[in-house]
Amino acid sequence: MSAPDRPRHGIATVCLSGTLEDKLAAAAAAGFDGVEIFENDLVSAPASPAEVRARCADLGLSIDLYQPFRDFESVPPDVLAANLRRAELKFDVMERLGADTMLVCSSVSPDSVDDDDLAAEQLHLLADRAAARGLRIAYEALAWGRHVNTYDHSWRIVRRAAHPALGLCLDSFHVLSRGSDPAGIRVIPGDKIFFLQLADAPKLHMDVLQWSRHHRLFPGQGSFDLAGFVSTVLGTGYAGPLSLEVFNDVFRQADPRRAAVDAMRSLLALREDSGDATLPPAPALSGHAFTELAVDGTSGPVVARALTALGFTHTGQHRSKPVQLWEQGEARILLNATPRAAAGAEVAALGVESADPVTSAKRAEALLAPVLPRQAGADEAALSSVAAPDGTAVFFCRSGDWRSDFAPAGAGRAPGAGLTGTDHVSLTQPFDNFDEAALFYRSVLGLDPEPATEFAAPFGLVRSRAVTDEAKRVRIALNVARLRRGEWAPRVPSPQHVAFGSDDVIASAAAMRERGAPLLEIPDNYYDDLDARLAPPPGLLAALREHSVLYDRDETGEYLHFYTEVLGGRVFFEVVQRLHGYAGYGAVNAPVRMAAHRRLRART
Ligand SMILES: O=C(O)c1ccc(O)c(O)c1
Ligand SMILES: [Mg+2]
Repeated sequence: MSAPDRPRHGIATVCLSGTLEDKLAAAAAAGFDGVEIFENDLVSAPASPAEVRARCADLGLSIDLYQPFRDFESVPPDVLAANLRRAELKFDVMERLGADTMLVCSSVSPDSVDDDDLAAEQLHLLADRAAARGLRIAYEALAWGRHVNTYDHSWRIVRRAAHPALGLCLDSFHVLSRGSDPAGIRVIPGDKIFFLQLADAPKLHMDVLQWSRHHRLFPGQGSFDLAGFVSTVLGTGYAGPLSLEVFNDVFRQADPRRAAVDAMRSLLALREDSGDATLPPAPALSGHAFTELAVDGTSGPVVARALTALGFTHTGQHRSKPVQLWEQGEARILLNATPRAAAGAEVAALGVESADPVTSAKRAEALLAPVLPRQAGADEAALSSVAAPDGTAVFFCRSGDWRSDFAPAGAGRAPGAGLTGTDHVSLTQPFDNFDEAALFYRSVLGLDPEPATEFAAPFGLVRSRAVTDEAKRVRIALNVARLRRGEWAPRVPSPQHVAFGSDDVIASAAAMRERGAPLLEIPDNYYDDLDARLAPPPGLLAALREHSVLYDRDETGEYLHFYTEVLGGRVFFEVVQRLHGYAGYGAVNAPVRMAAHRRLRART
C-alpha cells in the first residue's frame, strides 16, 4: 500500500518492453503502485481481463487508467451511435479489469468537426454512460488533435460539458511540446484533473506526432521543465497518480525490469525537484579521487609501462588485494589484477570525492542504485559503492581516506611529465542504457547533464553527453552509438578513456614521447584542415603538428589535447589543456582520433 502522504506512482504499460505479463511484473518489482493499461497490450494478451485484474492484485498494482479511446467527439449522429456502442464494449472490459477511468484523446478523425458545443454535448453523453457504470472519462488534448490540441481548449470543452464524470487528462508532453504556458493550469480545479501523465523529451525540431511516438523520455532525461509542470499541477490540489507515459524506440526493446527501475528513479528525482519529496541531499563532489582499471596478466604490464612513460609513479600497493596505486600530481590510477571473466583492460570503478560519503551512499540507495557489497578487510577503509548502469562501480571517497589501504611502494615519485589531475573519464554506454546512465549520474550523484552532441564516427553516428558538478571538478562523458552497430563495424569492445589535465600540453607531449609513451599519431590532413578552419598562429600550428596534439576553439575557450594508443584492447588515455574555461571535450576531433585508433587496431 502506498503511504497516504505521497502521490501514487504509476506507469503506462506502453513504456515497457515485452508481453503484458513481463510489463506488469517489471512495474511491480520497481515499486510502482499502479499502471495505465494500454489497449494494445491487453488485446494481444492471452489472459482475460479478469485474469489481468487478478494478476495486478497479486502484484499489488492498481489499474489506474484504461487507454486510449480515440476519435470520439464532434461527429455526425451515425458516427456518434457507432462510437457509443464501441465505448459501451470498452466499459465492459474496464468493469472486468476493475479500471475506473478511461482516457479519451482528442479526435484526429476527418469525421470530426470544429464545434466546441458539439464536442461538449457528446462528451457529456459519454460521461453519462460512464457514470451509469461507476466509471469516469479523462479527456486529453493530443498535441496533433484535429481541432483540439491544447490543454486550455480541452479544458474549455470539459468545463462546458459540466459533467461530474468528465475531467481532464493532462500529459506534460502535449502541453510542453507545443510551448503552451503551463501557468494556465492553475485555474483548473484539481478535482477536474482526473489523470496526470508525465514524459520528458529532448528538444527536437520535428513533426510533433513523430516526436511523441519515438522520442519521449523519462523525466530528467530530456529538456522539458517537468519539475515546474508537476508543481503547477499539484498546486491545483490534484491528488491522483503521477504516471509515466513514455513512447520511446529504445525503451521498447530494452529489458523492462531495468527500464522500470530507471522510470521509478526518474519519478523519485522529479518529486525531489518539484519540492514534493525528500531524498538524502546530494553531497557536493569535489573531484575524481581515482579511476580503477581492471587488468589481466597481459594488459597489466602494458598499461603499467604506458603509465610510467606518461610520468606516473607506482606509489602504493594495496595491503590485501592485487591492486597498485599509480600517481602523478592529483591524477590517480588503480590497476586491479584480481582475476575476472573479461580479458584485457577496462574501467572497473570511478572514485569520486564526496563531502559526505555516507549520505552519498544513502541517496544512491534511495534512488534504487544497486549497492555493491563492501569488500574491505579489517582496518581498511569501508568505502560505499554502487553500480552505474554499465556496471562501473562508483566509490564515494573522502579526502584520501582510502589511501591508508595502500602501503608505500618504491622510492618516491619520479619527476612526472606535467600532469596535474584527472580532467574527465569517458565511458561508452551499452546501446540500451544511455539515457538511463545520464539520469543515474544526474540524480544519484547530483551532476548536471550538459547538452548532447552528435558526430559521425568512422563506424556510425555517436552521441555524447557529459555530466559535471557545478565547479567542473568531476566530469564524466557518456557516449553511445546512435543506431545499433551494423555487422560491418569491427567487433571490438567499446572504448573507454581517462583524460588527465596538463598546464602545458605541448611540453607534456614532448616529455612523454621522449620516454617512449605510445602516443597516437594524427595525420597531416588534420592540420591542413585545422589551419583552414581556425587559423591557429603558425608557431602553435607547427607545435600541434609536430606533437600530434589536436586543437579546438569555441566561444568558451581553447582546448589542446592528445591521446595514447589503445592499451589492452579497450582503454586509452588523453591529456588535455583547457584555456580560458573551454567547456567541451573536443568532440569535433573525435572522428579523427577514432580513425587513427582504428588504423592501429587494423594492424594488430
Ligand atoms: O500517441 C498516441 O496516440 C497517444 C495515445 C495516448 C496518449 O495518452 C498519448 O499521450 C498519445
Ligand atoms: Mg498521454
